[in-house]
Amino acid sequence: MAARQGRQAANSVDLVSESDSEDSEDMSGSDADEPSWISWFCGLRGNEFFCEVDEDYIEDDFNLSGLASQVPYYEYALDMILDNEPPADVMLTDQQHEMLENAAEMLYGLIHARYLVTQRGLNAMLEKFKNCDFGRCPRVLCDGQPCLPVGTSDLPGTSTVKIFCPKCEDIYYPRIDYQCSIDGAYFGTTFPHLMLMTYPMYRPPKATGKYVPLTMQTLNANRVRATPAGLQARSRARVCRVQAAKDGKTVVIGLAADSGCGKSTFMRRMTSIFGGSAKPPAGGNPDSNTLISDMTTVICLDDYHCLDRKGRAEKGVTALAPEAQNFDLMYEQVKAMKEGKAADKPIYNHVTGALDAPEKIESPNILVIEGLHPFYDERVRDLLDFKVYLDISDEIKFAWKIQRDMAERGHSLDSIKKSIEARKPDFDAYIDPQKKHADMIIQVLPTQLVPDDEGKILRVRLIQKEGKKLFDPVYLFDEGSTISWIPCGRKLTCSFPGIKFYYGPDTWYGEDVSVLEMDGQFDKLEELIYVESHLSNTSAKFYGEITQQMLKNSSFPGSNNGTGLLQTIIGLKVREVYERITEKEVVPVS
Ligand SMILES: Nc1ncnc2c1ncn2[C@@H]1O[C@H](COP(=O)(O)OP(=O)(O)OP(=O)(O)O)[C@@H](O)[C@H]1O
Ligand SMILES: O=C(CO)[C@H](O)[C@H](O)COP(=O)(O)O
Repeated sequence: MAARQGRQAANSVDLVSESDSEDSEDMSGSDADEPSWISWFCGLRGNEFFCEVDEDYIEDDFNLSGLASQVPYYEYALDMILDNEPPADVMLTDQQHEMLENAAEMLYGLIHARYLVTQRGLNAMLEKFKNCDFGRCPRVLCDGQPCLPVGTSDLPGTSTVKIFCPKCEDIYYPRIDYQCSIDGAYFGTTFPHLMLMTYPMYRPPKATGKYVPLTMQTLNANRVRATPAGLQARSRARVCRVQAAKDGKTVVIGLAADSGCGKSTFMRRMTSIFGGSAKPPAGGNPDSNTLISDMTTVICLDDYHCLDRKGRAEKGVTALAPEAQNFDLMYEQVKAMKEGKAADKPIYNHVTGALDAPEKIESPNILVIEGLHPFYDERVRDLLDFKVYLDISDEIKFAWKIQRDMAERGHSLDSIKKSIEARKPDFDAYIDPQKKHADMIIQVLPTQLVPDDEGKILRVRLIQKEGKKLFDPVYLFDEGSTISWIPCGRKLTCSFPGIKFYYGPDTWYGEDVSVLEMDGQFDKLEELIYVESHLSNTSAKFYGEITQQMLKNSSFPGSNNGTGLLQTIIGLKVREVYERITEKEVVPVS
């Protein structure tokens, strides 16, 4: 306000002294250093929501049609906004000047509302949005989503400006008092919606989380009775939300896939969502297959081979055959860890092909069992809270195996082919059928965009079971619809043969599923934010979390195609499953 009075005083002096040529000259000297009226006005405290309207827009009469009848002293107000000298014979009192100033503010506001919905106006407001100049959503579950100003009426003098949150799609009073008295008509009722339609990449996924009062939550779940003991338990539950250490339920995740199908890569993406690095048990067997991080312990089910390499050769069975696994021990130990107990788990040594002395595994917050048979034995399957299957087509499996086993393990092409062929009957009999039990399946197929014998371009599908309590399936644009989407090449750069998304309902072994598919690959990882902005129910905790995770793990295989994207989404689903079961909140890591 001080600045405004300062300028008002300067203008008054200017007008009153217009007959005094000396003073006039002095003032014109100081005018040169003064900001324009528009800059001055937009720089006032409380006027942070306004952008600077281009003078040439205001100078075009067409843009101002109809405003003359709405604003008093219209011509003078317009001159004031454009810093035009008033006619020489005009003398205004302070009171008149004040009225003129108010008229100029009103006129500017009404022009501003029109300017905002032009391309230049939208660009100017986008910059302010990116700067969070309009404040953030006060709703906790919106995670500080930047807001946009909106009016609830286009008629001046009806209501003050509000802020619109694109995530929860609700409106709020601005946080700063000065901003609460600005007329909402100066921003209009359609501006934020037009802006988000024009720049869809800034449209965050809709808020899906709903705050549930803890008492109702526990009563509804019928877990805690309304007794003094129950109340104590509830207050303990509240404390749990901020504790990281293991003190409650262990959530068990199963990941099934054939060897060389990207389990390790998937694990690294998933554990990175929970933070910390995953390492083998400290001071233990250097050939351990276990990986432990702050929140997760990943055990490899190869450790439950009851026949070692020699034993399998003697019996003439592959490592995929059920008789080569100790399912009783697998069940007992997974059950024990789920119940919070430690287990002395055997180690299958891939270097020697023999079973080594067991290692002690403490019960973690999240236990992941990965390998060939996590859903094969019904008892083990029933212990799993979330089941993921990596379904890699033969062509792609072959391409990946050749790449790894030839380059990293020194195998010949012929031996790789023989090994794949030898495993195929048992894979088809025992491993592949498990995929019907999975909650989410990542299918990796050759592209349909162009012929590609080398399996370089992937068509990756995320098949998600519908109607599960512990997670909500991710969707593109509109849940339940069938959508084929080729993203705008300016917003998602990709070389030939481009990129195509699909989303729609389907069935999987008789159960309802929805499928999200990405065929092709993109060139610039950071542009994935554009795709992210079109996905909903991703379980991300803030807008951009998927892109951030992908950038963080950009060196992992599949970072430029659907495998990386969809694996990252499953990682977020694992976090959601964990939070829903334990009622603890996992703080996102960057
Ligand atoms: N998304 C991907 N895109 C391209 N190549 C991949 C992808 N995922 C994995 N690969 C290739 O497959 C190889 C095996 O991946 P990874 O080690 O993650 O599989 P795995 O299932 O853990 O294997 P194993 O069980 O044999 O240890 C990698 O070295 C890489 O060459
Ligand atoms: O399928 C496998 C792992 O998923 C392995 O082939 C199995 O564990 C046997 O290991 P190795 O070949 O080192 O004896």
